[in-house]
Amino acid sequence: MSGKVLVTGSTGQVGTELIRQLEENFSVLSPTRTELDLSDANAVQVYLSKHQPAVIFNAAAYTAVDLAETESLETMALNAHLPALLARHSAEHDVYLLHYSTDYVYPGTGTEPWQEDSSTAPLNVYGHSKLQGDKAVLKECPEAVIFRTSWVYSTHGKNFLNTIRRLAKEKTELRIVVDQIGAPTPANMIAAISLLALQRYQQGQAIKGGVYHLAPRGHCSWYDFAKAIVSQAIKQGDKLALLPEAISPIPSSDYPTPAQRPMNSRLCIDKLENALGIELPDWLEALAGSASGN
Ligand SMILES: NC(=O)C1=CN([C@@H]2O[C@H](COP(=O)(O)OP(=O)(O)OC[C@H]3O[C@@H](n4cnc5c(N)ncnc54)[C@H](OP(=O)(O)O)[C@@H]3O)[C@@H](O)[C@H]2O)C=CC1
Ligand SMILES: Cc1cn([C@H]2C[C@H](O)[C@@H](COP(=O)(O)OP(=O)(O)O[C@H]3O[C@@H](C)C(=O)[C@@H](O)[C@H]3O)O2)c(=O)[nH]c1=O
Ligand SMILES: [Mg+2]
Repeated sequence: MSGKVLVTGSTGQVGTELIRQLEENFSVLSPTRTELDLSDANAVQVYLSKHQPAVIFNAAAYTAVDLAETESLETMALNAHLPALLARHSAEHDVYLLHYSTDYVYPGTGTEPWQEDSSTAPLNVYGHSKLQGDKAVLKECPEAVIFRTSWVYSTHGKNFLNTIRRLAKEKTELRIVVDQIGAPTPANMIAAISLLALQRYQQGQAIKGGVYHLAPRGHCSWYDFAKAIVSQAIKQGDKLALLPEAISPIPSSDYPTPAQRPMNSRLCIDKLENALGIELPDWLEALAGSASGN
């Protein structure tokens, strides 16, 4: 492809993996925060006019869920206004736009997996801002693809996997919520699926614009995920202060946080698997694979 690919959020979990996987075959634009403040709409417009990307992967976001409760202006700028601006530009300039969203747009009721057309009802500011972003993207640019994912982790960056690995070296006991369920998704899997979608687009076989859930098969609680992370660290020979048996399951009510989290974050992934003709791995298989550096 002759055109350039813009990756926003280039230092983030998904951005880092996108760049790693794109670099070999594409000319990638990956501005950092000091090069381009994405909360500055004017600066973003100028950047787009100057560099004219043919593809945009919008992996930038305000992802500090608890801080978002009090930093709503910055949260809205990144999660709602930026996607709207990128989508408007993409529609006007025939740019292929891939955007990322979250399980936190759903209300978390029940235990059944959410469908892409299930009713949304975010419980916190982060979720509200992301939903507003999704709606703006689809309104401004119906051909855009939104991957709605959950519980993203990577060996790089701030995430639950790295937090638990660190705590397991420092603490002899951990208390982890057991009543919030979902599927932990490796950032490298999100990047690989994004590249596949781009490839299909280039082949004239683009998947239809709209929302697609993107997560591994199956589900677990944060407590199950923490146990799996610790077991894996032990297998890899890490020296830990914590034994897997010293992780206790607790209800969310025993772990108060500024932002409320949804209890049920299960995402049905059939739409994406059918559209791309793929089968995604189970969450535990994905964890094993991502640790070996795939
Ligand atoms: N993390 C998760 O668990 C989940 C994430 N998602 C979604 O997936 C996408 C990717 O998330 P993830 O990779 O985890 O995000 P990260 O928090 O790892 O990365 C966010 C990126 O956005 C950049 N950024 C934030 N504000 C600005 C700004 N004002 N100017 C320039 N850059 C800025 C950050 O830069 P800097 O490094 O300088 O701060 C960083 O590169 C997002 O849309 C997110 O909502 C969906 C479900 C779960
Ligand atoms: C560190 C820790 C966390 N927890 C709980 C808090 C929370 O309910 C859960 C996960 O903690 P986190 O801080 O990683 O949660 P959080 O930052 O809310 O994770 C979310 O981030 C955003 C960006 C998303 O889009 C979501 O998909 C989701 O990944 O574990 C414990 O119960 N005990 C602990 O010791
Ligand atoms: Mg977090």
